[in-house]
This record gives sequence, C-alpha cells and structure tokens, in this order.
Amino acid sequence: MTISQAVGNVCTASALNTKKQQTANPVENEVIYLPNTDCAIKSQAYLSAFTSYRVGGAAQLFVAPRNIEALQASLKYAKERDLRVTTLGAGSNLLVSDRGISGLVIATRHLRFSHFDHETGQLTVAAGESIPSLAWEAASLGWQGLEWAVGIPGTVGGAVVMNAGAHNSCIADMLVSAQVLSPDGTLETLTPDRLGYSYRTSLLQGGDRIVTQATLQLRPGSDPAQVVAITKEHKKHRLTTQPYNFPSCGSVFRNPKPYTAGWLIEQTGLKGYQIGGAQVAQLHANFIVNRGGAKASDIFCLIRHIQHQVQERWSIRLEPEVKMLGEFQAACG
Ligand SMILES: Cc1cc2nc3c(=O)[nH]c(=O)nc-3n(C[C@H](O)[C@H](O)[C@H](O)COP(=O)(O)OP(=O)(O)OC[C@H]3O[C@@H](n4cnc5c(N)ncnc54)[C@H](O)[C@@H]3O)c2cc1C
Ligand SMILES: NC(=O)C1=CN([C@@H]2O[C@H](COP(=O)(O)OP(=O)(O)OC[C@H]3O[C@@H](n4cnc5c(N)ncnc54)[C@H](OP(=O)(O)O)[C@@H]3O)[C@@H](O)[C@H]2O)C=CC1
Ligand SMILES: C=C(O[C@H]1[C@H](O)[C@@H](CO)O[C@H](OP(=O)(O)OP(=O)(O)OC[C@H]2O[C@@H](n3ccc(=O)[nH]c3=O)[C@H](O)[C@@H]2O)[C@@H]1NC(C)=O)C(=O)O
Repeated sequence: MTISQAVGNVCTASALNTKKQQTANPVENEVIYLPNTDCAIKSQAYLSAFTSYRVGGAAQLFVAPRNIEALQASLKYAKERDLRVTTLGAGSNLLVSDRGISGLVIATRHLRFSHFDHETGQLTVAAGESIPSLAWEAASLGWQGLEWAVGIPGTVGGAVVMNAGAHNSCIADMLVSAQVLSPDGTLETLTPDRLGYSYRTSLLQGGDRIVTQATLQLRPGSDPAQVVAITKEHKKHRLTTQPYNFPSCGSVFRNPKPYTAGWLIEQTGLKGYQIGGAQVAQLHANFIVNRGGAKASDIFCLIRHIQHQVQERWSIRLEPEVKMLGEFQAACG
C-alpha cells in the first residue's frame, strides 16, 4: 500500500477543487487551494502551534499535505512563485524566529501510513508518523529495535534527517532505506550509505530534499510483555533525568565528546539561569525550557550566553543540535 492509498481525501490530489484554482498567493488570513487538490494553503500561520517550544512567528505560507501528490503540488506551487521551502516534522528540534519564516512552510506530519511486514521484520512508515507511537506499537507486537525511541516526540522524517538517537542506538542503525522527494518533484529511494550518517548528523540536514517514507529493520518474535517492560524502563529513565514538564527541544547542544554538554553547562554554574521566559533546566542543564511566555529571542540569547560562558571556562565551542529557522538578532543585550 502507498501513502496515497492509505489516507483520506483531505488535502489530497483530486479534481474536486478545480473551481478554487488560483494563481496568486493568498493575502493575510485567506485560504486558497493548491491547483487540482483539496489541499489548503494558509497565509500567516503561527508556527508556535507547530513547535514543541511553543514559540515562533508566522509562516508566510503554510501547507500540510496528506499524500505524495499533494506534496509534489506544494513544491510545484513554490517553484512557480520562486518561494523558499522549509520543511517541518513535529517541530520538536526547532527554534523558529519570532519574526517567522518567509516562503512556503510544508508540514509533513499528515503524511501517514505504517506497515509492519511480519515476513521480513521491516517497518515501512510515512514521514509524518510519530516515532514514540511506533516504539510503543512495535513493543506491543514483541518487535525489538525501537525501545530507545520512546519519549522522542518527533516524526519519522525528522528522525531520519536528525539521526535521532538515545541509549546508544540511533535511526541510522536500523534504516534500510529512505524515500526522498527532490525540489523538481522526483522520488528516490536511498540507502543509509548515501546519507552520510554520524552522531545526530546526516546529509539531509540543511538540504532541499523532503523525506517522505522510511523502512526500518526490526526484530520480531520476542515476548511483547518483555519489550514493553524495556520500553517503559526507557520512558521512566527519561522522566527522571530530563524535564518533560515544560516545553523544550530536548538537548540544545550536541555532546562535545568526550564531554557531555549537560555536565559542562552545570559545571559552569548555569543551571537555573534565565533570560525572559527561557531557563536552563534544573533537572538537566542541556535542556532549555520555556517557563511560560518565552520568546524565541529569549531562547536564542540564552543559547549564545551558554556558548560564551562555556567557551570562556573550558575553551570548548558547544554546537547547537537544535535547528534555528528564520532570522535572529546578531547581538543579545
Ligand atoms: C522532550 C524532548 C526529548 C527529546 N529527546 C531526544 C532524544 O533522546 N534523542 C534525539 O535524537 N532527539 C531528541 N529530541 C529532539 C527531537 O525530538 C528529534 O531531533 C526529532 O528527531 C525531531 O523530529 P521532528 O519531526 O520534530 O523534526 P523537526 O524538529 O520538525 O525538524 C528537525 C529538522 O529536520 C527537518 N525535517 C523534518 N522533517 C523532515 C522531512 N520529512 N523531510 C526533510 N526534512 C525534514 C527540519 O527542516 C529540521 O531541519 C527531543 C525533543 C524533545 C522536545
Ligand atoms: N517537553 C516538551 O517540549 C514535549 C514533551 N512531550 C512529551 O514527550 C513524551 C513522549 O512520550 P511517549 O510515551 O514516548 O509518547 P506519547 O505519550 O506521546 O505517546 C505516543 C503514543 O504511544 C502510546 N503510549 C504511550 N504510553 C504507552 C504505554 N505505556 N503502552 C502502550 N502505548 C503507549 C500513546 O497512546 P495513548 O494516546 O493511548 O496514550 C500514544 O499513541 C510525552 O510525555 C509528551 O508529553 C511532547 C512534546 C513536547
Ligand atoms: C535528549 C536528547 O538526546 C539525549 C538522550 O536522550 C540521552 C539518553 O540516551 O543521551 C544524551 O543526553 P546526555 O548525554 O545528556 O545523557 P545523560 O545520561 O542525561 O547525561 C550524560 C552525563 O552528563 C551528566 N549531566 C547531565 C545533565 C546535567 O545537568 N549535569 C550533568 O552532569 C550526567 O550525570 C551524565 O554523567 C542525548 N543527548 C545528546 C546531546 O546526545 C536529544 O538529542 O535531544
């Protein structure tokens, strides 16, 4: 089954809306439809609703396709109007500027479909599927391999791009192939050796290809109760070591091996340090939490402050894991 067979007819390619075809960009608060689809493009859509930090200004234009054809139509729409395209998954590793993002923002989380192949032990999933939901589903089937992914509130697409990982496992370890869509509308299936994987890195980062689907190799045949128990242990460990009670993006910085960012930041005396509504978490110093009312600029300036302090104290440059989208001020006060 393909993604287009698996989804309903909302925001899909169809001939239903030919009367709604328009060529202009929508003006503020207007909704128009992609030609030959019932897929709406919205203007000035606030991205704070689409990021785990709950911050971020508006997308100039926003679309959430539900199948490949509607995704291809979105890219065509952008190309014809010379609009820059930005792709979002679940927005759980993003800091979107308060000034928003120009061009067309494509949210992939409505690309949904999953198939557990009991013969091969392979899980084929659309980019918008939730990684933690799949981890629980695999566990309840007695399939091993995704226990580590519980508690990572992202999509399959975001995990493939970020090489999401935890507990010494990561997506690259189990990726059989990823299907990607190029700006010219062509689909290609790539094996991991073509994706330049290393720790929290892939060649897909910062590029213009959109992940549409992935196939993961898992290990069926275990006692579901045992796999669920291990998954629960991972979740419990997270809840005791990471702050889940306030919005965040997970780890802000990559670990500068052999050190860990959390240790360096704590030793620099920054736990609890706050700028506006953004605070270095007390429970884990590599998390910046939104304590309420934070602006993206507060989080951005706290990131810069941490980098500066850690550099001064340890001569180590912390590299952000979080992806910053849009424009940020050059200097913080
Ligand atoms: C509480 C919490 C805990 C976390 N724990 C972990 C952890 O243990 N390990 C870990 O690795 N991460 C963790 N994260 C970070 C985050 O969940 C992961 O990086 C996740 O993989 C991001 O997925 P996403 O769908 O939210 O991607 P987004 O944040 O939406 O996007 C991330 C990047 O991928 C791009 N992108 C997203 N989808 C696509 C697509 N379909 N095609 C092309 N590009 C795309 C975006 O443009 C952006 O550059 C955590 C975050 C939170 C909030
Ligand atoms: N701090 C932050 O910025 C953010 C934190 N989060 C947090 O991330 C966490 C992700 O947790 P995680 O458990 O991985 O995913 P979720 O709690 O999001 O659950 C994902 C799916 O897995 C199912 N599920 C959850 N627990 C179990 C279980 N014990 N057995 C079987 N199925 C289960 C859920 O089913 P059902 O719906 O039936 O419960 C749901 O369909 C959540 O606590 C969420 O609040 C998310 C976004 C941002
Ligand atoms: C949350 C993320 O991924 C997480 C992932 O969930 C966990 C679990 O596997 O391991 C990494 O965290 P981490 O290296 O901070 O793991 P932890 O086990 O919490 O801490 C490592 C070490 O740092 C120390 N530590 C941590 C936090 C802190 O405030 N102070 C401190 O001293 C701990 O005591 C421990 O000795 C990933 N982070 C990175 C940047 O690699 C993410 O990428 O967003």
